[in-house]
Amino acid sequence: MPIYPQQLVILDRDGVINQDSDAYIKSLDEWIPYPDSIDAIARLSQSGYIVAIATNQSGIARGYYDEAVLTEMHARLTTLVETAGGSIAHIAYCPHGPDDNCTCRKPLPGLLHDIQRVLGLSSLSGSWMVGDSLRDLQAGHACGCRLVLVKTGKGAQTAQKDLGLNDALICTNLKDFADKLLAGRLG
Ligand SMILES: O=P(O)(O)OC[C@@H](O)[C@H]1O[C@@H](OP(=O)(O)O)[C@@H](O)[C@@H](O)[C@@H]1O
Ligand SMILES: [Mg+2]
Ligand SMILES: [Zn+2]
Repeated sequence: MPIYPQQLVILDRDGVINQDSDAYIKSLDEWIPYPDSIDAIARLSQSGYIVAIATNQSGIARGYYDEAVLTEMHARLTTLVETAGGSIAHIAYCPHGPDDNCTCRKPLPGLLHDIQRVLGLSSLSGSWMVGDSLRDLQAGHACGCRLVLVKTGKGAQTAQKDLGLNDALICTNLKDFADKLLAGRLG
């Protein structure tokens, strides 16, 4: 079954799906999903949307945790979503630090291109990118995504800035985004 770009919802992780911390999310115990985020992802999946995740994880390069711990977090996330009746199509992460000159650290679009490749899409134009930081929106903008800033995590601070991306929609949280999208209120 072909996937259309408009069906794809790309989510930032920390500050959108789960609580964020300026001290990084360094262990499975620190990975705490927001109360309604798992259900929001499941409802999007059940309604025919394809959900993927694009997350910077510089804590790995900084030595705060390793890829095994990250895999545990993502196994927990996937299990919770599947138990709620949904699915996550792909989790793309950047393990690099700011000085590693990689091509995948947001605001660069490398993680989104990875998702595009894995899902066999020719374009991400019209896909949704939901984040709490400007760099999430910048990565989405580079791919022609429709941009949504949620006010959880760093989102309230981000909303105070001049985003320079005047087409970004603002939602209270991931639940609010899912509610509005599924109600046909986001166009
Ligand atoms: O929001 P996503 O992309 O899912 O993940 C963000 C995290 O990897 C961490 O990203 C760091 O930014 P630096 O990588 O140090 O610039 C800081 O903002 C941390 O507070 C945050 O937990
Ligand atoms: Mg974030
Ligand atoms: Zn990278």
